[in-house]
Amino acid sequence: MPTHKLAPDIPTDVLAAEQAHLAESRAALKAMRAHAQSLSADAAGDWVSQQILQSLLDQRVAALADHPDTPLFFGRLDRTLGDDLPGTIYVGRRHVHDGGSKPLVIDWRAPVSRAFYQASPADPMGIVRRRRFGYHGGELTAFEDEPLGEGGEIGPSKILTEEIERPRTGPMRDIVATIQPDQDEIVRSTLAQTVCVQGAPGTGKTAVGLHRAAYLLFTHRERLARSGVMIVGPNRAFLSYISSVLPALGEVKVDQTTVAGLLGEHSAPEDPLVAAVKGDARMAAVLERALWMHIVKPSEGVVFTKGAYRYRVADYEVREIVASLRGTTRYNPGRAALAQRLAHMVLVRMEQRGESPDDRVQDAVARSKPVKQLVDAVWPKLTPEQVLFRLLSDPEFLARAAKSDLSAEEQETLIWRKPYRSWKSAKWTAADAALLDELRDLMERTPSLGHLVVDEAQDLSEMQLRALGRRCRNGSATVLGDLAQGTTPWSTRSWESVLEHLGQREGEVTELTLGFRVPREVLDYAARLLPSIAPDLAAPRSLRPGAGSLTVRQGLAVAQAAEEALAKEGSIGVIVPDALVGEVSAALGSLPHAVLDPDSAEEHRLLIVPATLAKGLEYDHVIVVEPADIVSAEPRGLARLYVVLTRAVTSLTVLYDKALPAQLVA
Ligand SMILES: Nc1ncnc2c1ncn2[C@@H]1O[C@H](COP(=O)(O)OP(=O)(O)OP(=O)(O)O)[C@@H](O)[C@H]1O
Repeated sequence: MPTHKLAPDIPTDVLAAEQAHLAESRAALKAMRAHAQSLSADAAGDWVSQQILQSLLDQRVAALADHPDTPLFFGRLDRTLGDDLPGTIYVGRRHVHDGGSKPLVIDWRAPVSRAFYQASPADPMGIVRRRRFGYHGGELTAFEDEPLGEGGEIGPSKILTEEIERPRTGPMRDIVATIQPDQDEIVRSTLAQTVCVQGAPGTGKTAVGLHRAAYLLFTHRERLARSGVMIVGPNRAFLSYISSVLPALGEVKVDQTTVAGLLGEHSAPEDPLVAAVKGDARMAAVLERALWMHIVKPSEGVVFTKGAYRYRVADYEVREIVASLRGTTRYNPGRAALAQRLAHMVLVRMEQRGESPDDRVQDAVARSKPVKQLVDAVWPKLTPEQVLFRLLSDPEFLARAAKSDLSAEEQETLIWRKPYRSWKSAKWTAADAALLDELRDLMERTPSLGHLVVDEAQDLSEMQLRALGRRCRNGSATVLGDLAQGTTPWSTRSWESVLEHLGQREGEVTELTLGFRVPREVLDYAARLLPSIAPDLAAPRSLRPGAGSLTVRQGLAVAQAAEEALAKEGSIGVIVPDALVGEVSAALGSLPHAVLDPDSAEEHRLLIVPATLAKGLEYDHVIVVEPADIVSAEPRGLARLYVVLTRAVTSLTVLYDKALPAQLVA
């Protein structure tokens, strides 16, 4: 571990005063925690309330934990505003106050902390001086001042640059100390606002999405505790990589999942051409028709017998009820309503005969055999799987449901080549999962969350977007992605279209343009692919100069490249065509390594990463093996290569045997 030196120009008495404030804040946090621990849930009346209160208290205690390796505050603002707050405030990961409620540290998400991220000499926001702190472990070791009240320019921050340049190890970490002004704008946009962020690799989209979730939870705690916030990422490896960011920010109650986790883990293989038709939003109308086509025109009435009396609802009356319900309700509530309406008619007949039946009688009639039989015949009980099974196995049914929405050729594409025996034995694909979800929603309303963060959204099909849109239809979304990194058969070419299918047309599209991950030389190299994969996007810019960060070598000397990387600091990802994982693992021989496994907690400095799992991840040193095979493995192989080439924080080594793609040989 390199020793951390104090910059020579730091006045030690000022530093000592700041260290004392840190010590005082730590002691105050400890006291807050001890107080929370001393509270008892016994006061709550009943057992259930006690359990709820205890769980809240436990959460509070956990949130007040001091992490000795993370600074309690990372910034200080000297203010001229004459409000209730002290003239000097410290900005950190959570509020800390002394016994008398004087704030010692203010949460980075509080409105007053905004100036830490946004104030500039041009707009000082009432701040005369911004101080950034440097840390080593949990110890405060340096600071840097930016005078804001004097106009003029302020130079680049050394502490900020060092933080950004720090080698990566382990999972993703939070960026609260160094959020940039354009990122902060996105993080702090209002809950009602759906935001869609286009950004080149490493511009901080994922980081911004996670911080926005934390910000919204802080600002709308009660509301979002009820409705919920969810993060949707591309795969489990990615989720495991980002999993500690929100807990580090004190937010432990956010679900983090994949589209498959949300819609169903169906993964039968499928021809991309079929998947592309299934992913098209036109399928929504086809599914809707397919479902409602199951309703049969009533040809008989119903007779309910009670004692010596028979009560009759005529066939034309049943037809009227069905017609009035169709189109005004979802399928399952419609079924229930039909039974109730029939029962109500029977009730009216009973009353006409001088009886006085109550609601319980209506319920009993609705559940009676003749009514149930009629409902089952006219408005049959269905599962989404039954409907989709019929649609994909019966060409005539599909043609009627598709009308002119799908061409004859598209319909032929959809029909299973080898039909399954029944809906129970059918093997569903990832594309089917979105269709089943659409049907489920046509049957029963999907509950909406308060906010949804969707990462790598460029990869989602229109039908998947509709499925996610349902889950934030009464809320809002943060949509993150890069049009150049689209690798699925249905990857989008426009964010407006994504927002439309998500049902968030009012969403605002914005762009992040400055890269924090990939060194300039590497980014320029990868950007040679851009004219072929996303010609409308401007070439990305990088904050990191990284001269000498790129090596392109003929021959697949993976072990040698890995040994070179092991001699340096930081994590190493050997990104390989999926088919070469075994071969490369053998080539690494006795070098300790592992193949990326999202379910394993084991940490390895040297990881083999299948190319299709690399999305969203990053490593200090990346070794890419045989780009030609990465490209030829899939229809959007060039975009996959772009993703793979942009995972490096410090160095990229490209090893090839087969000719490199022409675009790279500039
Ligand atoms: N303001 C910042 N300060 C420090 N580090 C940052 C900042 N913004 C982003 N980073 C770091 O840059 C790296 C890339 O960020 P992130 O993964 O969020 O980018 P991305 O745009 O989602 O990339 P990709 O498109 O490749 O998935 C991460 O290590 C992140 O912590």
